[in-house]
Amino acid sequence: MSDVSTAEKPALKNDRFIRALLRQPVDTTPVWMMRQAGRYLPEYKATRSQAGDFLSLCKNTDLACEVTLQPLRRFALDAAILFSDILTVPDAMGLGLYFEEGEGPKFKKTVRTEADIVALPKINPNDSLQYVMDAVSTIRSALGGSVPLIGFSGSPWTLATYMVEGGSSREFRHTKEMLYRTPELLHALLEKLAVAVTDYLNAQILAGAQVVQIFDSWGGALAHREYVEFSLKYMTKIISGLIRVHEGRSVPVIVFTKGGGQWIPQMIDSGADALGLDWTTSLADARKIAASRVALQGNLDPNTLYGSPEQIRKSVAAMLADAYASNQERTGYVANLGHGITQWVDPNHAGVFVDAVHELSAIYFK
Ligand SMILES: Cc1c2[nH]c(c1CCC(=O)O)Cc1[nH]c(c(CCC(=O)O)c1C)Cc1[nH]c(c(CCC(=O)O)c1C)Cc1[nH]c(c(C)c1CCC(=O)O)C2
Repeated sequence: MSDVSTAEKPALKNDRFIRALLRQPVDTTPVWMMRQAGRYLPEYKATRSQAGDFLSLCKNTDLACEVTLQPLRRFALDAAILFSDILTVPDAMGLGLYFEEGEGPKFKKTVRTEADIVALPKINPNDSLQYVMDAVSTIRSALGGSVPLIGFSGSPWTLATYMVEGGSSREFRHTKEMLYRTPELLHALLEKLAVAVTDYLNAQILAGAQVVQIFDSWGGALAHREYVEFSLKYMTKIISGLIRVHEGRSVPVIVFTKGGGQWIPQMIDSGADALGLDWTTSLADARKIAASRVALQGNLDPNTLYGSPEQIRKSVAAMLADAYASNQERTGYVANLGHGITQWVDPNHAGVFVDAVHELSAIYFK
């Protein structure tokens, strides 16, 4: 295990992100961006070509650490996120992940039959995914306590869609076929994934991740009953098995179901500390529903960053007004985009977004 004793780890200098997730008092609104390390940064593209390709970059400890830190050098972000991918887990299960230029992720093998599911090995994260743990501990040391490090995983449902389809999908034809024709098979797959994700996230926490986020990127593709049965249930199970205190500090858990804004009451029952929301949900309405039971994270449309700096600032001001409209406690909120930043965003506009959050939220912290 790559657990390093607390004594070797410097105290956190900026903990407002963790404090907001735990609904403790903060001095200003914390902010980070999903996919903050990525192709919109020229320095990312340079490091990726040095590594060869995206997967080699994920597997190269020093270069994965380098790209994690790149956005933090440019912007006043309140958190770092491990540079990796959600599909490392099915890759470790032997499905053979590869990326075809411009086509997104693909697997050499798909998982569609009972035999396919039975054949999936139980993973040991400190074996086949040790490169991720090495990245976590290296990044954690490199951060030197400047900001917290977020670890992450895909949700069982989201991972299952990639494994069953063999890559990205719009229709989820094969996964939904399995769901409606042979639900017991899909449950068997989700069950295996829930165990793998629990072990994977716990290994990241032991290696130094201070917050974890579960990306349920395709939860919103499910019908409302099926969302609870095939996605939320397994995330709830994972959360109940996570290490919640490490190095003497709470390790908050964020659940991000893209397209899940209508399920806030159900998501609260998952035991997550915070819910990530996409831009289709009003933060003001979400706060009324969530009251003070859970923190919220989000939710600017990432495409807002195509607008002018003035337009970005206006959108941030409106988002903050929504976030704090019925929130007199002035905590329990983390600013973010509603999904990952795209490769076509001008990096300066990402900077405008980050600065606008800190600057324009000042009126709420007088
Ligand atoms: C669905 C999903 C994946 N990966 C991820 C999700 C869930 C989040 C979401 O909903 O967007 C999660 C992810 N992927 C990546 C991160 C890094 C951390 C961060 O900065 O947020 C995180 C948190 C890096 C990446 N993951 C990927 C890239 C781009 C690859 C490159 O550099 O060419 C990055 C920076 C590749 C990837 N990996 C995946 C896709 C669909 C793609 C995109 C393919 C494309 O756009 O061409 C699977």
